Amino acid sequence: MNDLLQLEVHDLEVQVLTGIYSEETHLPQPLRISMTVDLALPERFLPDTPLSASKSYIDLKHAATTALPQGVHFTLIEGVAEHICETLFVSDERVKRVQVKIVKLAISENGESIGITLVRHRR
Ligand SMILES: Nc1nc2c(c(=O)[nH]1)N=C([C@H](O)[C@@H](O)CO)CN2
Repeated sequence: MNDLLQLEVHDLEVQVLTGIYSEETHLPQPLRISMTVDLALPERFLPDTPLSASKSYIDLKHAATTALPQGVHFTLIEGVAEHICETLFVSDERVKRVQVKIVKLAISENGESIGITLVRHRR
């Protein structure tokens, strides 16, 4: 089995303009976004290995917050997940796979989590 480094950010709460129904098209609503990124590995991580040998997990946070376009309405949360994947693939050749989980917080009635997980591999 191949060795693997997974960068992870979980449970980011982000306001995004998304939704199918008319009442959802005007105001951003809260999404809970989690990401796992599979990254190509160097031979070894040593005590003095610099960050450039890996990738900052802060880049994942950026992809799901500041890199999302303001004022664009995403009909589906799948579109939000796709934008996040694309940001991460374009930013770094070493990103091989991105998994994005999005929970739409506003539609929960009794604490349940409703949403999607999108997995994309670099093509
Ligand atoms: N797979 C999806 N299903 C649904 C979505 C979505 O974005 N992806 N969105 C909705 C509505 O916007 C809903 O959340 C409003 O209550 C329904 N299904």
